[in-house]
Amino acid sequence: MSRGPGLLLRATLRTRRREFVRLAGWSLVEAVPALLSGWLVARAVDDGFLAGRGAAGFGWLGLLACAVLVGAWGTRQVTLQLAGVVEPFRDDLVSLATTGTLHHSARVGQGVDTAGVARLTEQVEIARESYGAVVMFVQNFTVTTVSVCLGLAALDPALLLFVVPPLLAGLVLFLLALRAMADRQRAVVLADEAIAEQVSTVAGGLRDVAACGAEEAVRRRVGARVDEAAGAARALARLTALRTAALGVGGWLPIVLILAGAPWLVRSGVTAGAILGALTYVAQSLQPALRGFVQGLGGSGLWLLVTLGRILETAGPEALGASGAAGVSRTAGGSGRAGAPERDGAPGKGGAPRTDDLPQKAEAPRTVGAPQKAEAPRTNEASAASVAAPVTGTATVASARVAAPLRASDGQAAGRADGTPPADGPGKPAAAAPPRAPTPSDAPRETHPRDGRVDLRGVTFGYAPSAEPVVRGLDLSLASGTHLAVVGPSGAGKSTLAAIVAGVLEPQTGQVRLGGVPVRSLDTGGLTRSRVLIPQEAYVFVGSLRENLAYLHPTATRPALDAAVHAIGAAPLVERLGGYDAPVNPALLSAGERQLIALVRALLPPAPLVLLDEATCHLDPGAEAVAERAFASRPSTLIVCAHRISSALRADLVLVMDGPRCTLGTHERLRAECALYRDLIGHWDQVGAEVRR
Ligand SMILES: Nc1ncnc2c1ncn2[C@@H]1O[C@H](COP(=O)(O)OP(=O)(O)OP(=O)(O)O)[C@@H](O)[C@H]1O
Repeated sequence: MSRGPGLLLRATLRTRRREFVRLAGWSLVEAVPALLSGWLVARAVDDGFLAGRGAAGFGWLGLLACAVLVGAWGTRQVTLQLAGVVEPFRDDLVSLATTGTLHHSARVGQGVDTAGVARLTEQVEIARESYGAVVMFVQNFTVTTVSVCLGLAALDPALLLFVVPPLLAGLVLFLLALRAMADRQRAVVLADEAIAEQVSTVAGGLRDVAACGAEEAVRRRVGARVDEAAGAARALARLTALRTAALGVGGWLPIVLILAGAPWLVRSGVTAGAILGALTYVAQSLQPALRGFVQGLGGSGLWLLVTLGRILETAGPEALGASGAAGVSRTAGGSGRAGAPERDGAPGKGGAPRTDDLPQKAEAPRTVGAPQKAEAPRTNEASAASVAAPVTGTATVASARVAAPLRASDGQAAGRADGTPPADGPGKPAAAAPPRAPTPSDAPRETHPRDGRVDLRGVTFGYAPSAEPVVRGLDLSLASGTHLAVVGPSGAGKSTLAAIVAGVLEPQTGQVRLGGVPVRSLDTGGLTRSRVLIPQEAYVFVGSLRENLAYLHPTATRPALDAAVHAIGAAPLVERLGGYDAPVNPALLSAGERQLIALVRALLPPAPLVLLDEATCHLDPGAEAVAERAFASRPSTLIVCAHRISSALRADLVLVMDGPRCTLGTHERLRAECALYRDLIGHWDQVGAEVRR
């Protein structure tokens, strides 16, 4: 637990001293029954009922009733005074949260994260309620304990021996457990936040989940978060046993001790009324106050600490340093959140990825701020290497290694070959944005594939355990920069394979590596920076054309946009729509136009792997060739689920899928040796001829 919440609370106590003194004053009134109850009961017993003077006994009890009425009035006043303490605290927190967010937005030069502010203000409300409860419980326990001790001393100081030691022991036990409980509570809060993030991401992308058949993968991912939350809650629950033990020692043990020690007390001259009074003090005042203290501090107190910690973390150091409105924040600024992780553009939740970092669509890699690694230099030897695997018409496993085709004439590739960044354009690494600090949930994950190399080892995938696998035992190695066409009859598994390689679907057995990194080990940010998957269905949203085109690369410059638009062949469309600032209505666009927009969008970020899953099917062959060449001219690995022979002809390698059987080779080799491939070519030729007619 950071020091921030403690400092903030201490600063609050200092700045609101007058309100606290007033509250303490009314607490004394509220504590009148606690102070007098045992003593009045002792008088009623000793001087009244046991002395044979029933009326006097009732008289003492009447006084006790009056004391209770006075206490009730005190409680009313305490509640009113509490608002004077809690509401300014809430205002300070709101100022702190909004100021921090505004300063952060101003510093990173992005719009204000209103969702982040809303999340913070929700946490402020939790902190406010918890704070009020903690103040109530603590002041009530303090005043009650002092009152009970005074009352016991008034009855007989010996009685203190039976009450104070177990009370202190219970308190020590509880305070020792409190720190561990705070850590567990924090884990519960973080786990809840992670579930909320995941669920909101999934809810926003349900269409894509269904389209990609990723239900099982999503179920597993969300299920893992739920399991984490359940584990954290169980760990917290185990510790609450200590809380109960503390209550038993501090609240019940004194009663047992007084009863057990009654003979000794009587021998020492303590009256029966005093013993009964002591029991009244403990049972009626001390025990409820201790229960409130233990349960309040162990519940609301933990929420307060954890929520304050989260507010301070997410509001950022700017909030502590700059919130002029927050009187407390200036004092608490010394806590310095300098080491707290900063998140891109908005205050997020520590340890959990921001929802808006996650891909909203299957094709959507967010590349903001993604530091891209320069590709390894390519050599002529590499380019001279050829397909190593023999074509095996019946083999269920295809395995081949191809070298990266050399694109020496390509300015971008040449730029990368010597390690320098290429010129501005589609292949340019993302403009340097502040790197995201590692978060706990990121820690064990690798986020930087070295390049666009793709390795599949023994990959088997079926949509259900009992279903026939769509892909079975597939081995495939593609050197970075390879252009692969995947062909096969409808339903052969091309889209499924693309989703597996993209890390959307998890194979039942085997592993997929991208740039040397298991694709499933990549966190969402790493995954979206590493590959672009464009499905057949192109998403275009209502907004400006620029917003649509730069959706995956919002910092793209105008020259980069122009270059991508020209490379894809979308310039006439941009002109027809009225330029980058023109509004776009998806309903008024043809399927081909929507695909052009999606293709430009995918070309802008410099992902090392691009998967086009029939993403050009609505373009005519000429436009498709232009678009595919735009991707092929980048150093990225390109995998195209082809639906035309021309696509396969342009590729370095072709993978023929025939159910779970796959065959890999060059176009020439497959035409010579693979009957299915020849059938496909024949089918494509026939379709092409019909279209031409
Ligand atoms: N979400 C899903 N749930 C269950 N089965 C699915 C799902 N998606 C695809 N399949 C099945 O998996 C097999 C492979 O489908 P896939 O879409 O990968 O083939 P494809 O080669 O891309 O087909 P097409 O060329 O028609 O797009 C098919 O039998 C299909 O019915």
